[in-house]
Amino acid sequence: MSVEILSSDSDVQPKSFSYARNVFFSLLISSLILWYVYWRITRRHMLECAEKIPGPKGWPLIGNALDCRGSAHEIFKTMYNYGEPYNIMKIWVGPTLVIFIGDPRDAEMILSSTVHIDKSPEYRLFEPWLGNGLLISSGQKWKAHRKLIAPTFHLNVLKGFIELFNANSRATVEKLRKEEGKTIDVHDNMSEATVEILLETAMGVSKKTQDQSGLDYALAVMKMCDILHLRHAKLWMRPDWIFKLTKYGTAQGTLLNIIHSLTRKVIKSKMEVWSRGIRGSVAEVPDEVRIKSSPKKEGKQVSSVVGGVSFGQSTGIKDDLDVEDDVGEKKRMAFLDLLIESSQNGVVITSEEIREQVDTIMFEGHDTTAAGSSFFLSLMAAHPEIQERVIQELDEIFGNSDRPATFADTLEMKYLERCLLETLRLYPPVPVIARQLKESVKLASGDYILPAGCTVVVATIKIHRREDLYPNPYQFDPDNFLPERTAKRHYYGFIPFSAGPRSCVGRKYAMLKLKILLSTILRNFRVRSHLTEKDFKLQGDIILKREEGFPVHFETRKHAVKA
Ligand code: HEM
Repeated sequence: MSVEILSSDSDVQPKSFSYARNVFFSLLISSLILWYVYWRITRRHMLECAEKIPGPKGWPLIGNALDCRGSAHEIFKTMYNYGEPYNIMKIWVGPTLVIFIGDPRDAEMILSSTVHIDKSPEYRLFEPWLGNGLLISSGQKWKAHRKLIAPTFHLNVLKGFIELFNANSRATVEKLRKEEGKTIDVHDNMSEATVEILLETAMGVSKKTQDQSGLDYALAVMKMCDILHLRHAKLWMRPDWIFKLTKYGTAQGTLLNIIHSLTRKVIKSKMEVWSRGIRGSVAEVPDEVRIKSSPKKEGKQVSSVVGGVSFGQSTGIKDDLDVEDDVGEKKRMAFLDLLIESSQNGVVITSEEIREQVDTIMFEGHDTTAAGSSFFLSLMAAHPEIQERVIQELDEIFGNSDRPATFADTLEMKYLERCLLETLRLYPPVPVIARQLKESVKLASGDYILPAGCTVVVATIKIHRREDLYPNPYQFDPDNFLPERTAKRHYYGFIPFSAGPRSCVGRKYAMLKLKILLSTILRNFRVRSHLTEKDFKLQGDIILKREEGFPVHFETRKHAVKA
């Protein structure tokens, strides 16, 4: 009996279930069609503008979302190859129109504007990590914090960091010496060094007060970038509620704990010394790196506004870092000192905002320079004849002396500087910059309109490889940065640090630190690798990297400088 009842129930249930399912799917499909029709009608202008712009064919609703398949290197290669024949290219990522521009005249229109200043919605994914820090904030908040933070990276503040740049560069040399002869991924060493330098300079705390190494933090950041890149590439991972259900959502929670615990410790430690009346960095400066001439005297020899290209800016462009010192050396404070002082003076910045800015500077300040220095060293290894010229220049500046590098020395490193700029041209650590357009823009390069509401991507890596700007654009040629060549180029033909009101605030810091770090390494070693540039497999997981890492080995040139 019971069997009969059960069997008659199971006959009825599937029928009603399949009816309900059919109704559900019919409703879903009709709603999607209605939504699609509504979307096309309300986006008519956007669709008309997009129609004129070349780009790979996509599917209805999902657009080109399926093209972002495979490894980070494969995704980078697909996008790079799509864009190769065009100066402008569009793709659809679901309902979002993304337009890549690769002409310096168009880049100027976007980057120099004070209107097209808002970051694209893709930056939203950084929020759990960086909050509303300088990199992603907009409007009044961004303006006020930019005004506060930019002067803390003025050259007169940076000159005060030179001894610590030297001390940390020597510590890196000592670590590399232990690895001599072995093939290592030098990106790990550069990440550790750049994190520790940031802690001791901009943050003003000793790296020794941290119970985790700079490398643990840097590795957590690298994994975080992988997750963010995955969410950018895979459309279905964008909604937070889906993402949180995946293993990546759980991993992000663990990584954020590691990352935020370092920043919280940094702020706590800085507040403690601040309350004891101590200002400036508490990091130890060993006697060997003390610079005899006073920074004041050096400041007098060289203007505080040192010509654009030496500090990563195209000749002819200026930003809020290129100001003469209007407040006097004494009053300029390093980054975290100034934020704490401002918070204690009242309303300018809250504790949460300090945390967001510290997270932003810790990320932007280390990962970019770790990539830049790793590419530089790999390129030196791939071009031994160029490396010899850099070494010759360093020998002319320093002779046999183990003395630390001074600010004036960094201005003498003309050839090393050209190699560094050429590295940032061919392998810009931030390969693209994205903005959301609130108003439509008619481009300078051709009869194209970027419609309001689209995401515009300034493809720095594409601009840097244009034949009309750089003859033999794929060849590593430091002479691309000879003064006579840079003077002839479009201002926006070299923008590794972006340009305009939202340019990189760490541009001068990065150039000065990299010159001291890289010159210290090449005063001690020759760098070698079995790989050539053709073997580089690029991937753009937020910051440009190589899929295979940065394998090199070091050969000692002379005995160690005392660390
Ligand atoms: C080789 C090294 C570096 C490169 C290539 C680089 C590149 C860039 C680029 C292209 C931007 C604009 C990003 C965008 O609009 O999406 C940017 C912004 C920024 N960078 Fe850098 N950067 C470097 C080093 C640094 C350093 C050392 C710091 C801090 C110590 C720093 C702090 C920042 C900040 C805070 C922003 C946001 C500025 C704003 O929106 O107002 N960067 N950087």
